[in-house]
Amino acid sequence: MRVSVIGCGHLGAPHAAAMAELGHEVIGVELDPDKCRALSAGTAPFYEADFEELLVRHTSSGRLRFTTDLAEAASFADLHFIAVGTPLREDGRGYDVSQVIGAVRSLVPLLHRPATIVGKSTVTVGTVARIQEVIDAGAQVPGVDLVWNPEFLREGYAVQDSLFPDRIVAGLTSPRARAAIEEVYAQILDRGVALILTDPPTAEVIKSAANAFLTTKISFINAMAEVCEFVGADVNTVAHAIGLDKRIGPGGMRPGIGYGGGCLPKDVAAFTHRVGELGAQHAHGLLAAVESVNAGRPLAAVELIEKAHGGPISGRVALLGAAFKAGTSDVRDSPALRLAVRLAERGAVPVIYDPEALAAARALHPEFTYADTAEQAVSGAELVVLATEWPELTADPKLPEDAAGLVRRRVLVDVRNAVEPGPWLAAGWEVWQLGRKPQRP
Ligand SMILES: NC(=O)c1ccc[n+]([C@@H]2O[C@H](COP(=O)([O-])OP(=O)(O)OC[C@H]3O[C@@H](n4cnc5c(N)ncnc54)[C@H](O)[C@@H]3O)[C@@H](O)[C@H]2O)c1
Ligand SMILES: O=c1ccn([C@@H]2O[C@H](COP(=O)(O)OP(=O)(O)O[C@H]3O[C@H](CO)[C@@H](O)[C@H](O)[C@H]3O)[C@@H](O)[C@H]2O)c(=O)[nH]1
Repeated sequence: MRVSVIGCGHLGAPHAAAMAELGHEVIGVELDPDKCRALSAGTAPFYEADFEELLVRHTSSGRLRFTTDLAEAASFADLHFIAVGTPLREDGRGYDVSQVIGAVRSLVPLLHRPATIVGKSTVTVGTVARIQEVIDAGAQVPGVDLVWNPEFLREGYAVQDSLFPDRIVAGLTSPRARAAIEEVYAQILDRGVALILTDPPTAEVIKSAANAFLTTKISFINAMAEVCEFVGADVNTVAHAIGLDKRIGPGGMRPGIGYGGGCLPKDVAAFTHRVGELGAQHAHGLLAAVESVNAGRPLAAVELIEKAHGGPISGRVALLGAAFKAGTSDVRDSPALRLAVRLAERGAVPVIYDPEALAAARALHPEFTYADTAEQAVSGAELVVLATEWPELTADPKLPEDAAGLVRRRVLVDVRNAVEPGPWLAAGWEVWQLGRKPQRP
């Protein structure tokens, strides 16, 4: 099939490469000329496992190309994925959907034959009806269909999740749109992956509900971490034990500093606002509690750090990690950087290292000090904070020994509960984690 992907960011670019991998001829449309140039040259504008390999393969084969020109995509493709951003509005009252509405409004008059518009951006319930109105008002030809096909990929696994999704959801209203979705995802569906065909409002709610549930699980275990601190219990053991119950499951329940990133915080905030608008009081109360627990996590982390130090810190604090989670260079709404801001407000001097996200962190927070290696970051530090759970930091067998001789005091505060304390204790470190008793060598 000939497909376009409009908006080639963290979702759209890997999706475009995955569509090429599935055998389609793909054109990516990206407004940002620098990003478009990089993608055309086979260079990933951000770190994402397996993505650059796919990008190089398919830009070289000619099956994947990028343009800033929407008209070129409109005349080339029969199916158009919309993958532009839906940031939170400045006032926090729901999404700013202007990129989505704008992209569809520009695309529709350029279509001169029947086509399918497939929305992948995350929106709250009611938005697809607005987009349908834009199509109805602007279409020059009959047969321009709309499908809402929310995306569930995780950053760090974008390629894997695009090629091997758990399910595909399509909110649509016509047999022709259904045929287009079945054709574009044929290779995936042939493997038996579930296709949930439904109406557009249900597709919208499925996406919001999925992210709401993921955050509920995270906030739930973080609330249990708080309980564990009061009674001297161990939250990692609690998470492991309850996760063995098949009804609960172990996934997505790592305690720590809370959820961040370009999706979960804004998606839950927008959904909370929307359910409030709709008057769904119980849903509103539930989601507000999830957000409230998350908002409290950076302070819980600061309190743990100050407890471990014996009071506020005025010197250097090594912050290992800046990305919002391991496996990505994305620092949007990063809990690690939120923590850096809090520590700096209280007089500490954060010195930040991250294996992939240094450039993005520097661009967002030029006021902080950055280090090129973990060893450089810990040199002369009063205390070391593990702020992002990169395996190269949590499981580097040499780091505890190497860092031991460089710090002022051997105190590690792991706000992701990701470190196995053994090697650190053996190298003479105290290890502090949220919802766990401190461990001393
Ligand atoms: N990042 C994820 O893992 C993920 C996963 C699932 C869903 N989503 C959703 O997907 C959407 C995109 O998220 P993202 O993280 O990729 O955002 P992003 O900001 O990384 O990418 C959006 C891109 O769209 C481009 N753009 C905006 N308007 C355009 C237009 N009219 N034509 C062409 N390009 C245009 C921007 O320049 C930008 O590069 C959001 O709604 C998000 O909630 C993201
Ligand atoms: O047990 C966990 C799991 C995650 N997190 C944190 O939660 C945030 C989000 O993590 P994750 O869900 O892995 O990352 P995203 O790439 O943001 O993906 C989420 O957001 C996407 C955009 O909507 C969805 O498509 C995905 O299904 C959904 O997992 C990060 O800060 C993680 O550190 C935890 O604290 N504990």
